[in-house]
Amino acid sequence: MTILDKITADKIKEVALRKSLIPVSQLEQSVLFERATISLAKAVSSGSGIIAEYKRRSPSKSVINNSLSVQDVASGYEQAGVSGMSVLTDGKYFGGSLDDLLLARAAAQFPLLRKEFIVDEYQILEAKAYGADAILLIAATLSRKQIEQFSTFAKSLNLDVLCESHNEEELQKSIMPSVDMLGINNRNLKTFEVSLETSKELIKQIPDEFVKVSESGISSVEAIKELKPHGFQGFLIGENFMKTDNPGESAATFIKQLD
Ligand SMILES: O=P(O)(O)OC[C@@H](O)[C@@H](O)c1c[nH]c2ccccc12
Repeated sequence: MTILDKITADKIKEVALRKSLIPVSQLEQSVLFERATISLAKAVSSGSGIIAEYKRRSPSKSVINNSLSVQDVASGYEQAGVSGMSVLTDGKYFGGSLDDLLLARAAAQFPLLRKEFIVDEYQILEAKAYGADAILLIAATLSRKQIEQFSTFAKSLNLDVLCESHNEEELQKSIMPSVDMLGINNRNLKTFEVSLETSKELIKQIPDEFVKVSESGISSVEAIKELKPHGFQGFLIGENFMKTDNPGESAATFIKQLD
């Protein structure tokens, strides 16, 4: 059993309990449910392209940063000029929560991505109710049919969809009109190995109309300069900012060096 299988199995149990605790009708009554969302895909293609992540820990690195409030990080990232922020909401493996999403929403206006292992439409309703503008779908854990169902449902709630793949097969099953952004994860979620070559190879198979995002293991401005000519508009960066004492300031310095 890979770590991804384990996370998914845990997630299915977790979502069943969540559903029993908070009914859909209650999620739909959140004031945030009526909020006009902001397109992450548009922000990425018209701005710096940096999607900065709030990540306390991960299965590959254990603790990254446990001492920073999500509100401070969100406003720091916003001031730095990132295009959006990714908020990990998984508790068991990443130390996040839906409250982190809500607190980021309270602190900033820019687009927020709910970074989660989505296995059920219910989590997409949660994303909307807690202030997200976009959701992540991970092709490694979903069938083409599920990607279609979840992305169509997200679009009906005016949420953008980033669909992530790590190999050719995953990418091929993610290409459909209800997906806005195709992400290439440089980290193999099965082995944790990271290589930017994954992005450079797989982007060749992405049709023009999609916003293309390179994810994980981006630790320098040079990496962005290397990836851009291949056609990437978006860059998802977590650890490189989160391992510092001031992720907002780190993002600001990073973005200044881009042009
Ligand atoms: O911290 P990094 O190497 O910059 O990576 C960020 C992000 O890409 C990574 O956290 C991520 C990409 N896809 C995911 C899916 C689930 C959890 C986490 C992820």
